[in-house]
Amino acid sequence: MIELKDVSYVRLGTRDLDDALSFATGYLGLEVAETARNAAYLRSDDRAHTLCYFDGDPEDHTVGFEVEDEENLQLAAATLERLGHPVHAGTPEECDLRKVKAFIGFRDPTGNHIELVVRPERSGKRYFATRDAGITGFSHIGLYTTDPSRDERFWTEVCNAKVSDRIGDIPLMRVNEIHHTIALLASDRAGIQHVNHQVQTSDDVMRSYNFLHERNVPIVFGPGRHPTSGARFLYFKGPDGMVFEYSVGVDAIEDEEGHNPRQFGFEPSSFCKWGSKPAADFRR
Ligand SMILES: CC(C)C(=O)/C=C\C(C(=O)O)=C(\O)C(=O)O
Ligand SMILES: [Fe+2]
Repeated sequence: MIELKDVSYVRLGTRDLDDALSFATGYLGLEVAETARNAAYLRSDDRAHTLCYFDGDPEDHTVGFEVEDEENLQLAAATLERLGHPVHAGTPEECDLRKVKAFIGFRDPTGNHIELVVRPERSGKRYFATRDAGITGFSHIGLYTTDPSRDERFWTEVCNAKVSDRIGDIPLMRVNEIHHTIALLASDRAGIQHVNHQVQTSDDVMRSYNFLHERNVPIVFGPGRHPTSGARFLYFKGPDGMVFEYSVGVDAIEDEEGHNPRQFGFEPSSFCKWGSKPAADFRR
């Protein structure tokens, strides 16, 4: 069994790196850690980076997860190969770019690019963004799936994720005590559907709502409150149609053994208990 510790970063291709960078700093509220070789590395917390925009196909998305050590990474590689997922071992240059000790890359059953990383670097420098969105850190992703049941089995049976709740067939899965780190959303394609950053207070969510709305950034869901994790949220669109989420107040699952996933109906009130509804282009 592969043991995921946490989500580490996302890598998003873009044809307009300057535009992506100005959105990430001026609207989303991230800090530039470094720019290198047609890529920009951005911080949202004490990690060296949690988002990388690179010059490339806007459909090319990767999500990285941290595993304990190199021994676990080798075991993960063997497990994945045995199950028919070809594994790429990160070269020293690729590891340097990601600021990790080692990593492997593979595709999940839908075809999503996944990386498992060992020892992602932290920074002694405090995360300090030019726009104060109140971000406390990168926290979870929504991932497309072409078969929710099959992919739920992959993430739970191969990667040891646990289902915290389901909305219809959408599993919200945790890899640590946080309510969810991966949400699967049915689609006919692979890719990341949304990237979540936690913010400090509900005031930050509402301040950002006004800030983004006044600047014509498309708000695609919220402000609202998820009945599942209890989080207050706002979803909006960034470069290349990527959806970003701010949320605050995500539950922690403290009783790991005693927690049973709740089944919510696939209906608007399961997504927002304040009555907000997702825009038609919330999912691509
Ligand atoms: C759009 C997603 C699937 C959603 O609304 C589900 C719930 C939550 C939550 O409970 O916090 C999310 O943030 C999420 O899955 O992204
Ligand atoms: Fe989310």
